[in-house]
Amino acid sequence: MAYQTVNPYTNEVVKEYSDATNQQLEDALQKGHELYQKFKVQDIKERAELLHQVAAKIRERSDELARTATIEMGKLLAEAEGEVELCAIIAEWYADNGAEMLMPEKIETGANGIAEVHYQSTGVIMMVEPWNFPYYQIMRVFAPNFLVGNPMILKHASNTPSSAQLMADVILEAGTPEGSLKNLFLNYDQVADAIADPRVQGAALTGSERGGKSIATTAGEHLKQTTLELGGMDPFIVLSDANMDHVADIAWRSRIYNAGQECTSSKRFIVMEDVYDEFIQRLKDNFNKLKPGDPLDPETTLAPMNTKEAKEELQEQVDEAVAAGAQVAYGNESYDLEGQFFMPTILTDINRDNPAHTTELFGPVAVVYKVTSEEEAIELANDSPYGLGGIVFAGDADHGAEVAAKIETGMVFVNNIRYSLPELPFGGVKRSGYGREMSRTGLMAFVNEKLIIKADEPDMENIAGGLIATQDLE
Ligand SMILES: O=CCCCC(=O)O
Repeated sequence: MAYQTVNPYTNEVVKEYSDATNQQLEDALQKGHELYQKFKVQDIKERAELLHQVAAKIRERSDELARTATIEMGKLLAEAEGEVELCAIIAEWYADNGAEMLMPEKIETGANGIAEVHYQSTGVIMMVEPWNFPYYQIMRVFAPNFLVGNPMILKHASNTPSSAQLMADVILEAGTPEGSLKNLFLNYDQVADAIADPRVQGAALTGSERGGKSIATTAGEHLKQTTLELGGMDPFIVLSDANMDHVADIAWRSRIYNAGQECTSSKRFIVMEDVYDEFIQRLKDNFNKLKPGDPLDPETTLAPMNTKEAKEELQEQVDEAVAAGAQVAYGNESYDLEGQFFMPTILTDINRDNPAHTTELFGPVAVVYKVTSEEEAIELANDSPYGLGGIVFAGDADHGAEVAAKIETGMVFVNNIRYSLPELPFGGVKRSGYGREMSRTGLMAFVNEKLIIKADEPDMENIAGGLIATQDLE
């Protein structure tokens, strides 16, 4: 069975799930398509009200949701609770603001008549989501698309089936019509079949570059729209005049949150030479205070990684980096613990031909660079195949924002930790993918922006130019 819940703290197999059949997929496609026909003519306010109910149901069942995610993929319980609450906030934000954003918009035009853009649903959307934020990743796509009127089929990661099913159940119990979000334990061939199906109009993926390529290739073949949220090697730039207390407080959090398994983790710290030694020392001190343990225990501050395979892969990457000349400033030792813990590690002296310079390290490993000028910091930040997020710490926030403007990523935070809220667009450039989730942009990802121009009668005199037959017939 491909889909399993294995607790990465105890290594116990908690639950196994049967793979979805092709018939189940067909039923979901048909149900979704029929629901789309209903959504098309339904008042959007009804779905906004249902999204409020989804938020309420998530809060009602928040303890169960949080514990399930922690047991299944290892994140600290407090982090799981935060993720669950963010899901409720996202559902509420679209419920409160989305209907207004989807109202028809008038366009000023010289055309004869009144021109409007109407925002309409397009059909079933295939959603492929990862294990690292097993609920929030669903909600980022579900809330806007449900409001728009696009039913969804979910394929979640093979190691977070319990979380996926629980969120789908909660959404259904909140009163949404069956088929609004159908979770299925699909394989990749079935996902490709779904994308190819004429009832499906788009695919949203958060995940690996490999997954992104595969989804985009299939979608391209069938001319379906996609959004891709892929990896990141986010830079964290520390300028000489930065407040080092703030830097020290944010740096460890930006790397260790979710056991470092976040596309927007700060993975490359780019530090001016005059504050470099202090930066390294304070990062070491903070890493040294982290306590590995049961992620359900509130005293634990370092969570296990999500699987044995993930931990082994990260260890291989660190070994390769060291073999290519990286210095270990801290960590890279084993804990005498059964769970999939990886000791927080600091790597320095990374040359540009070191694999760690261009490969995402998806776990608690910080790569730290020393630079001698702001220009070098910006050049290094941009010397990456990825372009997702970033952080700049500067004495002057306006100057920090000028630096931020020069960084080739989709999001940069100045003098702050990076965070996600429904009103803020989320997404990247380069190999981090394309499209945006959340915000108004996320709401519009899979809508038909339909132009309707109404006139009482044709008025050939008032068309100044354009692609029309102007000749008169005898
Ligand atoms: O791993 C990527 C998920 C995005 C988490 C975030 O919003 O920062």
